[in-house]
Formats: sequence, structure tokens, C-alpha cells
Amino acid sequence: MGIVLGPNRYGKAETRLVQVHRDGETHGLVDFNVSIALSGDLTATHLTGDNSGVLPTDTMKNTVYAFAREHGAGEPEAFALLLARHFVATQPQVQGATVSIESFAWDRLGPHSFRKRGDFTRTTVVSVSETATQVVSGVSGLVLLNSTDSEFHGFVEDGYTTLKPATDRILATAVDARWRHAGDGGDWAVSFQGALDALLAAFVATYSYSLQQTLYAMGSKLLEARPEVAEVRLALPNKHHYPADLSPFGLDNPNEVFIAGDRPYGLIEGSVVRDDAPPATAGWWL
Ligand SMILES: O=c1[nH]c(=O)c2[nH]c(=O)[nH]c2[nH]1
Repeated sequence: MGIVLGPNRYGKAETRLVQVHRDGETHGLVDFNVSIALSGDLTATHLTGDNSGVLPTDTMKNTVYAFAREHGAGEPEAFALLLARHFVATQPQVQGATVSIESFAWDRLGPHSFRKRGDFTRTTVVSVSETATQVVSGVSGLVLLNSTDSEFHGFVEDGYTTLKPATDRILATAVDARWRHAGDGGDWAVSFQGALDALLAAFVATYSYSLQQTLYAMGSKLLEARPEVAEVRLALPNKHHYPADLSPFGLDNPNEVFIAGDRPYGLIEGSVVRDDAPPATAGWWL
């Protein structure tokens, strides 16, 4: 009885591509998760480690970013066809290519501001004792993105700093916010909607030099809009988007094609408080 190699394939899974389509002041956004699997005559690498017929998966990832710049990522079917045909046409040892794309939809909040489609979670924590009542409302999983109007520079540079100053970057976060009410009455629905609207409006309107600055703007806007709220606490993950370096392929990248990072991420946390706020009567968040 012999042992033989069965069906096999290989490729790069989950290449996270974000492309900003800049049409003047109004931007469009494409957000893809691209997975590529190639099959063909791959016996040699499996049996002997001869890689002469193996296109690196790293190259497949690069192709995704380069094709976005060269051809534009738009409809996922069209982009997947382009990639799949490319690998079959250019790699003699590749007989089949499967390209799978998850496309994430973003709803427009402004010319270059977006909210990821899908529901966020509305939260509340009520703490009652014999002497006090505390109501905390909040929202989590509210994913927002500004495709411009964000800079980050002038930071400390020590011997380990490699970050380049950014004068035009994507600012994206998943808002986790809690706000403590001064009292325990009122129209909760109106209060919540007003608070949410204030958070969104501040994110959209703030020209940001740091996510910390955006955090403070969001908290203060909420306090300005909702007199019944005493304090706001925010945790904002900095969902990094790295401009893809396309120069090895002779392509420029005028802030259009981004690698959507996963981990690690910056985490910016802080509270914004009225100076005459009544003290909290129970422990809460952060
Ligand atoms: O808005 C930011 N704040 C930071 O503190 C920071 N640190 C970093 O690497 N990038 C950013 N961005």
C-alpha cells in the first residue's frame, strides 16, 4: 500500500483591503476581506520541498493591493474575477483559482464620514441602593470611519519610534461609550437618541490631530447636547489603516489603498465631566 498526496490548494486568506475612492470632496469606501486559494501541479513542494512552482502567498496579498490601485476595487464579483483570472493566466502550474470576498457595507454620515452597517448595542447599568440611584446609558460596537480630516504628528520620538508623521490618514474606531445621568427621570428614548446623535456629529465634524482629541470632542458634544448627563466615559480603539506600499510595483498610492490592521490597536480611553457634576453613587465603567 502506498501513500500519495491527495487534493490540495494554498493561498492567502483574509487580506484586508480598504480603498478610498476620492471623488473630490466626497469619498467612496470599499472594504473587502479577500481570500485566495490556488490549485494545480503542487506535488513537488509537498513531496520534496521544491518551490519552483510556488507563487508565494505573500505575492497574492501584494497583488490584491496592487490591483486595487491599478484597476480599482468596486463590485466584489468583478474584483474576484480579475484576481482569479490573473493567477490562472500568468502561472503555468496553476490550474484553478478560487477567490472569496467578504464585502463590508458602510453607510454615509458625511462627505468622508462613514458608519459600518450593522447594529451597535445600546447598554444600560442601573445601580440602586437605599440612599441613591444611578443610571448609566451607553453604546458599544458603533464602528465609525473618517477617510480624511485626520492627522497625527508632533509626537514624542525615542530610539524605538518608527511611526511616520501622518498629515492625512484614515481615522476609524469602534465606539464604546457610557454616560452617567445626573438624575433618574426623563424620556430615556429621547435622551439616548440625542446622546448618540451628539457622538456621531462630533466624530464627523472634528478635524482630528489625535484620537484623544476626537474623544474629548465627542464627550463634550454629548454633555453640551444633553443637560441631564453628568459624565461621559469613552474607550476608542484606534482601528489602524496602513497605506499599502505599492512602490515595488511601480505604483503610487495617493492615500487610496489601505491595509486594514487587526491587532495590535491603540486604545484611547478617557472621561469628560461637568465640573459641577454630582459624584457617582456606584462604581461604573473603566
Ligand atoms: O490618534 C492617535 N493617538 C495616539 O496616541 C497614537 N499613537 C499612535 O501610534 N498612533 C496614534 N494615533
